[in-house]
Amino acid sequence: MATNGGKGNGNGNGNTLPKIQTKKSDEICHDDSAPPVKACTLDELHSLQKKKSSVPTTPNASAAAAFSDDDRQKQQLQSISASLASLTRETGPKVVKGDPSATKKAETQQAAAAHPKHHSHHNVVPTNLNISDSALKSTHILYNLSPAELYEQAIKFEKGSFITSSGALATLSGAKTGRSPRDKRIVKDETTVQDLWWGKGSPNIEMDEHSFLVNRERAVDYLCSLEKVFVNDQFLNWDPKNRIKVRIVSARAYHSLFMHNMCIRPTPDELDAFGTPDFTIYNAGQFPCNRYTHYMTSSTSIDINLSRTEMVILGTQYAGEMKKGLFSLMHYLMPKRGILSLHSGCNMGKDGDVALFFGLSGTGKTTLSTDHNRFLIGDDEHCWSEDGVSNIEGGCYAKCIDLSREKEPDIWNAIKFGTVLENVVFEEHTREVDYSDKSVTENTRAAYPIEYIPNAMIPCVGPHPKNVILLACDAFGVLPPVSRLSMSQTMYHFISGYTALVAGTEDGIKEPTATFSACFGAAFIMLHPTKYAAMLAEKMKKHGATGWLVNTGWSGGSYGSGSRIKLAYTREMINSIHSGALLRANYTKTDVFGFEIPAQVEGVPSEILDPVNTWSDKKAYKETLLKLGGLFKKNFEGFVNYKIGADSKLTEEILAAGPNF
Ligand SMILES: Nc1ncnc2c1ncn2[C@@H]1O[C@H](COP(=O)(O)OP(=O)(O)OP(=O)(O)O)[C@@H](O)[C@H]1O
Ligand SMILES: O=C([O-])CC(=O)C(=O)O
Ligand SMILES: [Ca+2]
Ligand SMILES: [Mn+2]
Repeated sequence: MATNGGKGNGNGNGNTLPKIQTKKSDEICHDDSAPPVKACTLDELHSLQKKKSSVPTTPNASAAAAFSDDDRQKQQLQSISASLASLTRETGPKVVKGDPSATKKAETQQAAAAHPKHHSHHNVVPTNLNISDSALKSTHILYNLSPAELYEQAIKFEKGSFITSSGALATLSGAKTGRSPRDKRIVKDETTVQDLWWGKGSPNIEMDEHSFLVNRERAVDYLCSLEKVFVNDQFLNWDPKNRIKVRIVSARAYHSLFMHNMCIRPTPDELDAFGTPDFTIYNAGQFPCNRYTHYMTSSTSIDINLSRTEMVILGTQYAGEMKKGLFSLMHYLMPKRGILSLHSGCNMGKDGDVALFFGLSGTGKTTLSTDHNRFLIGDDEHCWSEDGVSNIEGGCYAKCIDLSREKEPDIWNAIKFGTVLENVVFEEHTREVDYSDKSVTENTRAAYPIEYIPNAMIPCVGPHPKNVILLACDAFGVLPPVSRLSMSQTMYHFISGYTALVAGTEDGIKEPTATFSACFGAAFIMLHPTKYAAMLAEKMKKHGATGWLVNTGWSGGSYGSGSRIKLAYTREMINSIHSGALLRANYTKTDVFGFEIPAQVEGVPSEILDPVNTWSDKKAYKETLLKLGGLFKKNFEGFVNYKIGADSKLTEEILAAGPNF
């Protein structure tokens, strides 16, 4: 037992702690296995931790380039300052690169060491005209940050940001958890009054140039009033000939990471050569619009000005507005070049057979284009040009409600570090996400880069489609699970753009509502639907594509009595389309809609192929079928006076391809 020295805690009862024995000074044990750190202070130690990056926050000039790093930086900051310029004060804000907390220290160090000549900010674009207080203030620019940097920004500064157990960034989109189509405005000017589809049925609600500028100024002033803003310079469209350069200015790390994932990410060299963007988004979503401004009917406004190539977002933080705003832009720009823009998923088999998946929200574009046996070209937005198909985006935006690892393994596994998880609920401690929880919204979403899907096709392009699959989630339960369509039927159903939704209220309304959305994306189209339909018909004919209608909705009765068709069965039907097996099946024609339905599909019980077999109440089936047929007819009345394509023959054929009774 150790003895106590002069001082100690000994109480003499034998329970004292043993005295610590130290070795004699010459025997002191050093842990010499590693050399000492090359730093004398903590600051120095921390500065060693981060290696100077060549991308993307401090873009590097390539060796051959004529500009020095400094010139290039300055040019880039000038371009960003110009983007953020007030149109009335005609001067951009002072912009400083980097995080406000980090730059102060960095600048002092730089001034003291690397650039002793520079007594002011090294990377500030100054404005000479300090005529207003706002011109005295500088705005920090967080330029093309990496996912890791954006995670840190989100977690430090944005309430509701958390890392989930799989490494995704969980965020809240605020009061809006979906798009606000009634708050979308398009500037009507000399060009767009001619070019665009206006009036009844059109998604394009007009606003004048002046009101746009009022909102733009509001957004820009809001953004410049912040200590820092995020700027993303990225691309749309994997077709190199038709690539569009976009700049997204936003106030939240969530928005920057979302767009990092959803747009095409430039390489360091591409970023160096970026220059001036073709289109700019000002996302001031936390800040409302001013309801005294003409055309404003709520505190939310999403405004597109095609002539100025700008979009302004006020009063909604739902990130999908940016994604779909850019899609609207493509629906304008691409058809002008003879390229068809499509609200569709797209994948390709090992033999190069490409399939398009059209469908309204929730019908299965993302789910069914993400197929372990095929290459994913994209899940939502594509172009069909003379060269084939190309994805517009660099990422996917999957619905997460009731997501299961077993049924959708690829999407499940894509929800990892870098992925933005919107509005999901997770267990407080373990951060395990409960995908069945609708407490925040039913529209929970994951946004991830397309390469998170193992068999993504990079670059995301492919040859001309062989199959065009129209998806409908028919909650009435009367459309066959799969039917082969004639060309005119394909056009009829493309223009109709049908799905049925079930309004989910707390009391549980059982009645499905038919939704018709022209071209399976009326909210995003800019021209009259018949323009896109004519292009689709022309391309399908030219390249010999076959049209199909797949009902991913109800079977055995309407919503409430029947049940949703098993995803596994839908996948089998889609497999038979891809393989060509379904082309060789025996078909019978249905009443009312005149669909051709196969007698057999491998892996699917034959009795479900004709919906009448699955309904016990045959009378109810027939009534529901006629009811839906009537809704189709009524919807199509809006299109009967339009000519589709050059010859009226196609128009007549399409009209005749609808339900007949
Ligand atoms: N038979 C089925 N076929 C397809 N999807 C099904 C089926 N049964 C259930 N589902 C579910 O329906 C949902 C389809 O949503 P998905 O994300 O694929 O829609 P989307 O067409 O991509 O819509 P959006 O354009 O809004 O992204 C998924 O949650 C999927 O799990
Ligand atoms: O844009 C969104 O919010 C989701 C989507 O893909 C769609 O609605 O088609
Ligand atoms: Ca989708
Ligand atoms: Mn979509």
